[in-house]
Amino acid sequence: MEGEPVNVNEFQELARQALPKIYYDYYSGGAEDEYTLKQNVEAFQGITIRPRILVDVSRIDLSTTVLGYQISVPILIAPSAKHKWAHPEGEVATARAAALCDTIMILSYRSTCTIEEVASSCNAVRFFQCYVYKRRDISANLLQRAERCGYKAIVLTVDSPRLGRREKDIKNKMVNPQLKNFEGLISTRVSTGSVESPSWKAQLLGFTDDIHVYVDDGSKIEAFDANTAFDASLSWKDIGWLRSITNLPVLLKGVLTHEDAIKAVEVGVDGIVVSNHGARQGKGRFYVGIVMELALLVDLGAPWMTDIKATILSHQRRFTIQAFVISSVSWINICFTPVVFLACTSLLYT
Ligand SMILES: Cc1cc2nc3c(=O)[nH]c(=O)nc-3n(C[C@H](O)[C@H](O)[C@H](O)COP(=O)(O)O)c2cc1C
Repeated sequence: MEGEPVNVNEFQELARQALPKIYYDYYSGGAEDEYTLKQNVEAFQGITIRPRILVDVSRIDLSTTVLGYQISVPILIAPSAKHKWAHPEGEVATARAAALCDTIMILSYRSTCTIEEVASSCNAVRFFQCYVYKRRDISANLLQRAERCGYKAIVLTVDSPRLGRREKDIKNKMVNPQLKNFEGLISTRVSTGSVESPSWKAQLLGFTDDIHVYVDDGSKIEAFDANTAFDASLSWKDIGWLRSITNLPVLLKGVLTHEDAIKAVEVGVDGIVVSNHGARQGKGRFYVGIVMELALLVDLGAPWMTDIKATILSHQRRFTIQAFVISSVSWINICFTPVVFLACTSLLYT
C-alpha cells in the first residue's frame, strides 16, 4: 500500500499485516463457510443513497440520543471480544476512543479488560453486553458489577444458544484464555495441549502471558460455550428474571424478525439491536431485510400488518431507528486513529 491509508479497506489490510493470523482470522471471520459474511458485505455495498439536491447542508447535526444519552453521531461501538489481541491496552483504549468521539461503547462480557478497569478509564457512556449462563449466579455477578460501575444499560445477546461454528478458528486451533471478568467465578481457559510461545508479531504488540496461543487438537471455544457457559434453554420468560436482578434498561441484541420485535415490545424491553452478529453465528439474514420488515411494521402500516401495528401501538411504543452499532474497535486500536471499520453494522431500535 502506497502512503497513508485512506479508507477502511486499507486499514483492514494493515490489520491483516500487523496481526498474527490466528487473531486476524478471529476478528474478521464468520461462521461456517462464510457465505453469510459475504452476503453481509454485498448487501451493504448494494445500499445506495437517493440524493436530493439544492438543500442547504452547510450546517449538519448528526447528534441524537440513545436511551436519553446524547451522542454526537448515531453510531455506537458494538460489543466485540478480546481487544487485547489487537492492542495491549485492549478495551480501555476503545473506551477512550468512544469518549473522544462522544459516543457509547458497549463492552463485551468477553472483554480482556475487566468491567471495573474500563469503567475507571474514562467517562464514556458505557453499556454492558452479556449472555445468560447456565450458572445464573455468574450472569447476576457480571450484571450487578456493571450496574455498580455505572454502566447505563444491559445488552443481552440472544442469538447465541450456542456459539457459531467458525471454521477458521477450528483450523487455527483457537482456544479460550482465562477472561479476567470471570476470575474467581469460573475458568474460561480451555486447552488440553501445551503452550506455545507467542509469535514475534504478538510479542511486538506487547501481548501478555495470558493470551498465548495454545497448541491443541481443535478450537475449544465452541465447546466451552456450549457445555459450560450459555444457557440454551433461555426463553422469553427469562427476561423477567433478568429484570429481577438489575434496574438497568435492557436491550435485546440479535433480533431478526418482526415477530420477535413484537415479542420484545410485549415483554417490555427498552430496545432491540437488529443484528446477525456479523455473520458469526450462522446463516442469519442480513439486516437490510429486517429493517425493511420493521419499517413496514411501524411506518407504512401495510394492511396485512394492521394487527401487528395495533399490538405495538397498544404498548404505547414506536420503534425508531436510533443508531448504528459498529464493531470497528479493533481496527481503531490497531491504527491509532478514530476511523471505523464499517463493513458490518447493527441497528439499534428503541
Ligand atoms: C471480533 C468480534 C467479536 C465479537 N464479539 C461479540 C461479543 O462478545 N458479543 C456480542 O454480542 N457480539 C459480538 N460480536 C458481534 C458484534 O457485536 C456485531 O453484532 C457484529 O460485528 C456486526 O454485525 P451485525 O451487523 O450483524 O450486528 C463480535 C464481532 C466481532 C467481529
